[in-house]
Amino acid sequence: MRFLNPSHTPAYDLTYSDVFMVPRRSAITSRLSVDLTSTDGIGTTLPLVVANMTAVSGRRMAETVARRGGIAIIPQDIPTGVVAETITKVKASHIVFDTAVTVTSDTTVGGALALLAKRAHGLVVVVDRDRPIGVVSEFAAAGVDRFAQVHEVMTDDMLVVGPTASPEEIFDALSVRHEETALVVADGRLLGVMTRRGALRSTLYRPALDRDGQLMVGAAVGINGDVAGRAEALLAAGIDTLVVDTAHGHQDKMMQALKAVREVRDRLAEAGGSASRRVPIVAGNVVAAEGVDDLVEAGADVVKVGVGPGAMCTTRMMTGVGRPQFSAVLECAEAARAAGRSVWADGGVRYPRDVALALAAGAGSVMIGSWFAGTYESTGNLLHDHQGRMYKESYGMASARAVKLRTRDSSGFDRARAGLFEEGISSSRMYLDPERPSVEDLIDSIIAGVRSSCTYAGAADLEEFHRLAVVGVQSHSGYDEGRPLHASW
Ligand SMILES: NC(=O)C1=CN([C@@H]2O[C@H](COP(=O)(O)OP(=O)(O)OC[C@H]3O[C@@H](n4cnc5c(N)ncnc54)[C@H](OP(=O)(O)O)[C@@H]3O)[C@@H](O)[C@H]2O)C=CC1
Ligand SMILES: Nc1nc2c(ncn2[C@@H]2O[C@H](COP(=O)(O)O)[C@@H](O)[C@H]2O)c(=O)[nH]1
Repeated sequence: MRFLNPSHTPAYDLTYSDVFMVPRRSAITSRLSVDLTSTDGIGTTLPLVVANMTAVSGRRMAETVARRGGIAIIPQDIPTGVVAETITKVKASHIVFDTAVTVTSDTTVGGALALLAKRAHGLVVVVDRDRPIGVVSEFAAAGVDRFAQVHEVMTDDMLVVGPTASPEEIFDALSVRHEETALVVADGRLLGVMTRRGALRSTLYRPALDRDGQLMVGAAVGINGDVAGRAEALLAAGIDTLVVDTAHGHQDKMMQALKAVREVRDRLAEAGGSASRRVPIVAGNVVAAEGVDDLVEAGADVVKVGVGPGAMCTTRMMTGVGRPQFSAVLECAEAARAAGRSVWADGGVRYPRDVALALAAGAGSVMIGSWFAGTYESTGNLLHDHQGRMYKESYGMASARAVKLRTRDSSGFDRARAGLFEEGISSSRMYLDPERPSVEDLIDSIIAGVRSSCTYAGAADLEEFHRLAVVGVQSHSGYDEGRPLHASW
């Protein structure tokens, strides 16, 4: 990446909003021909990571995002046994078809409707053991008593396809029926569901797969407690990436934790067996080259970059500490590259352009939390405000609420005292965009933007994108000029 006017580049650090990219002559003829495989060595086919935040990243998020090529990180606050169960379920998920929401025929209509919002495909499948016997949609249940049972409202007139049906066949068959979702059935057993849009997506994305051909998923450890023990359990459970995560990653305790984790990873890899893969270790957060150098020295394969840009973050206001994210990513990516490693740009992403700019600055992948909190697939329950708008509750991992959960085994006094050191928001509403309520809708829009950015830069892949990108610095009004107007002025 180079700056458009190096002699005019300001002495101060830059946020994503401070910069823009200039189009260059390009030989790329289609946005579809751009390869978005991440350059971080993790093995994902898209450069997107779901942040290890409890209100964001769980099983549904993990399998949905991996099916499209990214990876989700299960947070450090989730008990190890629960993480292991989550990993087993993600690995058991179909790599192409979405997991169906299922109920039995005696479930109440209210119970079925409550489950509808868990996934984006708009159907609950009624099963007798594994055999689908009908479907219920919100439309079919409209006006029906919530205490009625689903067999009273379900229909068995649904499109059923076999597992070998092509996405195009499924799309066409659904279009003819004016329906959105097909059931995929093999030997009478429900394998999953595919929507019209899912059929399109399965031709645009490649799933992120481990060496056994199963969906990838990562998990995090903090730097306190039995770090090596948790790392060993997570590796044994089959995670594909291990994230060692703390607010201030450039500290001695992090170096000790990282060394301990690396020893466990290497010991298991050498011992063979199910945990024999040398799983990449990600560590952070830092914002300067010295931090990258020390984390790489202590064993990090990827360094996580970002102090204070996150939407749930109060660190900069509480402490004055942090660094504008574009400059942090640029400097850290250069240092990591010099050491043969990579960085994840963590936090502060609000638009597809921010993802593109992080990749242009040299990030291997971009980590997103709060933006994905407002989707069907995030962990929280779907709520409605007094105007009927859908939202999910989210909170920061350094908020008093998160600290209270994380220190659940400590004394009441210690918990209360730890809660005084909050650096995050304890409760926020992340509204679902009615036009894009699913994480897959958001990924579509991010990836459309990033593909297009690459072609404007003349880049066929992300390595080239970083090499070719030309970045300028803009004023507030420069940024403002680029914002669309949804109503006349
Ligand atoms: N990217 C960002 O800007 C930030 C991210 N976070 C996220 O919040 C989550 C919780 O992080 P964290 O607060 O580290 O977890 P913990 O509350 O578990 O703290 C971990 C340990 O680090 C110590 N600690 C906390 N902050 C600092 C600091 N600034 N300097 C030195 N030691 C410190 C704590 O000790 P003691 O409490 O005794 O000081 C504790 O022993 C993580 O997911 C993290 O990524 C948090 C803040 C900033
Ligand atoms: N200072 C804090 N940072 C936090 C907290 N919770 C999470 N985070 C960081 O934000 C990113 C995600 O950023 P987003 O803009 O996409 O939401 C996450 O990965 C953490 O590094 C917090 O409580 N305080």
